[in-house]
Amino acid sequence: MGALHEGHLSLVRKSLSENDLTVVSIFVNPAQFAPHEDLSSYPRTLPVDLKLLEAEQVHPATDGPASCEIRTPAAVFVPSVKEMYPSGIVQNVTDQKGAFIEVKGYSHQMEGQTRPTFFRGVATVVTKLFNIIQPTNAYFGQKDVQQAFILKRLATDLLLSHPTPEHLHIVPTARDPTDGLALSSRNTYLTPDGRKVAPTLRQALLAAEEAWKAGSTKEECIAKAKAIVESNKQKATSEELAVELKLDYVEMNDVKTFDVLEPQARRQAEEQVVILSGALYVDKTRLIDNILLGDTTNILG
Ligand SMILES: Nc1ncnc2c1ncn2[C@@H]1O[C@H](COP(=O)(O)OP(=O)(O)OP(=O)(O)O)[C@@H](O)[C@H]1O
Ligand SMILES: CC(C)(CO)[C@@H](O)C(=O)[O-]
Ligand code: BAL
Repeated sequence: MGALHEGHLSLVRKSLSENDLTVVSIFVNPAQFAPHEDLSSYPRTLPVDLKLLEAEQVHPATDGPASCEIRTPAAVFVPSVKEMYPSGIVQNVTDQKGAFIEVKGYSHQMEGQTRPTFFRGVATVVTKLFNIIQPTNAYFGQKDVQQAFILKRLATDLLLSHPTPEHLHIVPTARDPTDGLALSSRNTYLTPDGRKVAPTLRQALLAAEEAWKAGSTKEECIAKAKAIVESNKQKATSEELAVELKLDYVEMNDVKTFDVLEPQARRQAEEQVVILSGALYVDKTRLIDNILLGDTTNILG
């Protein structure tokens, strides 16, 4: 959606290193924003984005003469709303007419609780992007982990060939090296005080991960995470930071079904993969993050 940062650029670099031609799409998709969400204020920085993409150069690791080749993005696809929605688009789902894509059973948990129509908008626009570009490979960030798994399921169920589900790749979350905050275009909404406490969600998830690895129940892991949020809230008050922290959710879900783990569930084996994820409001900015617990070797693709 643009307002590019190192997270986006890590996807671009991975694509450049693995493909002859890389197309980057930049489109702020109205259909995935609820009427009360931040469509109008979402950062749009196209001239800077284009400069950042122009500067991306990857030398693919090959043995032959092609090793001299330098790859840069071949094209940036910046469609208008009219091009992507030729029959028009209204944000209120009940007023929409026409073709939309839903990935049923996977769009109401985690992010879907607070954003019930979000994944319908994402699945619809990504299907259109896949139809237009017909990519062999596609790259999405783990920061939006539910989205990435839903898109894999979409590719499976709609028998997509470009990309096939195996060619839809999930790239690790790029973070601020100083405090681990997941990079996000929405970080630009944060005030200086808000930025100081924004890593709260990361810290909370790390505490839950540690407890899970130590054999705690899900209930205990979630309690650990919530305690970090509470303590940071109090710290913010005592340090007189003018910032309000509000946890939207923190949850642990099965990676295959997205079912919420039972309160007494415990780590069974390294092969058991669990999505530990959450969302935190820092003032009005809603930040998300996640950790995949267990062995993800066969999961990310
Ligand atoms: N920190 C990150 N690390 C890796 N990939 C990322 C990161 N942030 C975003 N992406 C990925 O980049 C792609 C484009 O995402 P998008 O334009 O919505 O950016 P964003 O920074 O996540 O924005 P927002 O703050 O609105 O969620 C998605 O596949 C997303 O998962
Ligand atoms: C997948 C996506 C491009 C659909 O607009 C968006 O949700 C994003 O950038 O994560
Ligand atoms: N990367 C997710 C896009 C959104 O929050 O709308």
